[in-house]
Amino acid sequence: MRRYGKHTDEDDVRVRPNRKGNRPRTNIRPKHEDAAEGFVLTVDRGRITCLVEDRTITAMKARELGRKAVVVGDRVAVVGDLSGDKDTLARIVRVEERTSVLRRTADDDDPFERVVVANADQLAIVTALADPEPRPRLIDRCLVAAYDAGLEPLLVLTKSDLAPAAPMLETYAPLGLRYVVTSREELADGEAADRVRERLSDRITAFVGHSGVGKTTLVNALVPDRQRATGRVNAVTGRGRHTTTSALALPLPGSTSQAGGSEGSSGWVIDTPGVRSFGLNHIDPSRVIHAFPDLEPGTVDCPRACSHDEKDCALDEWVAQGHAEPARLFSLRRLLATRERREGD
Ligand SMILES: Nc1nc2c(ncn2[C@@H]2O[C@H](COP(=O)(O)OP(=O)(O)OP(=O)(O)O)[C@@H](O)[C@H]2O)c(=O)[nH]1
Ligand SMILES: [Zn+2]
Repeated sequence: MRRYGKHTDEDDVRVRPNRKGNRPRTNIRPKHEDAAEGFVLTVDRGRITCLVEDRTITAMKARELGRKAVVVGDRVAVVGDLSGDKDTLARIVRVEERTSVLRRTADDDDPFERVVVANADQLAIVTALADPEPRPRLIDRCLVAAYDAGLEPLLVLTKSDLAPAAPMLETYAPLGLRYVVTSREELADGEAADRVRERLSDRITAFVGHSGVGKTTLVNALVPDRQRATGRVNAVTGRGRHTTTSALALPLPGSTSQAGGSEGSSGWVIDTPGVRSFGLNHIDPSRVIHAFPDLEPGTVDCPRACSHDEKDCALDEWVAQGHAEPARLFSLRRLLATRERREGD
């Protein structure tokens, strides 16, 4: 079988355009019952860094896993040398069933969508209110990907010192999205991190956002010892800094202001430098409408198999009657079109 060499850090599972459900199946049967449990922090050219108890270890895929990829967020069974000592290498013998998968889109030289983050339960969509300008099309793509994967979206609007958040919040209000707004000042005094952190506790949150929106600034504020966390990873991978395009899982420091100053991680931030865009090809168009609860009831009067972008679509009337904002219908239609890639995605 052909391998798709460049992307060995990602999932080799082939995704068929939606049959039923979208979870890649695993054929791997439980064995190695005595293996330790690991949590994958990052993957770098086949070297998998995982957390086993409180140790960061390096592992490789066992042969028996075949083409099954191991990705950030995976829960795995690990055997071999689990000391985490320098130059030791453990083996991953099993990937536990994933509760969710985020895929990146296929691209020209790689026709398959691949899993980039497993087991996240929240998708933080980081968008600047200005500089760079918000990109609603991108936000909508992220929303669809989140809903489809079963992740709860969290809209993080940064740079409110440069532009007001109200217009964006108004636009997305019909979706009932959870959101946080941050500014430069609030970043400096810790308010921004506190507010975002509240939404992250006890969850695995994948952070996405295009270049310049302030994602790195925010993640650094959330995980002040990121240096230490990545330092530990680097000590294991032997690289100077985190250079891979793989996502990176960072432990969220436990809240010290609440719950009696509990220590330790109370959630994970998954930074995703490499996720350029989400794969939406596998999404059934009829499921896209679920991301628009303000519009969905209006589709009952649509013709059969309505594309929601045709003359007889009932949604125009629905909007004309004032049940939803025209911007949302526009957005939905744009969304349905986002399954076909366009320049700038
Ligand atoms: N005015 C203002 N600037 C901000 C804010 N947050 C971040 N920035 C600035 O925005 C620029 C981009 O921030 P980054 O954190 O590097 O953005 P990023 O999304 O990680 O972008 P890449 O590193 O390119 O992926 C930096 O100059 C930050 O100082 C904010 O709340 N307000
Ligand atoms: Zn319709």
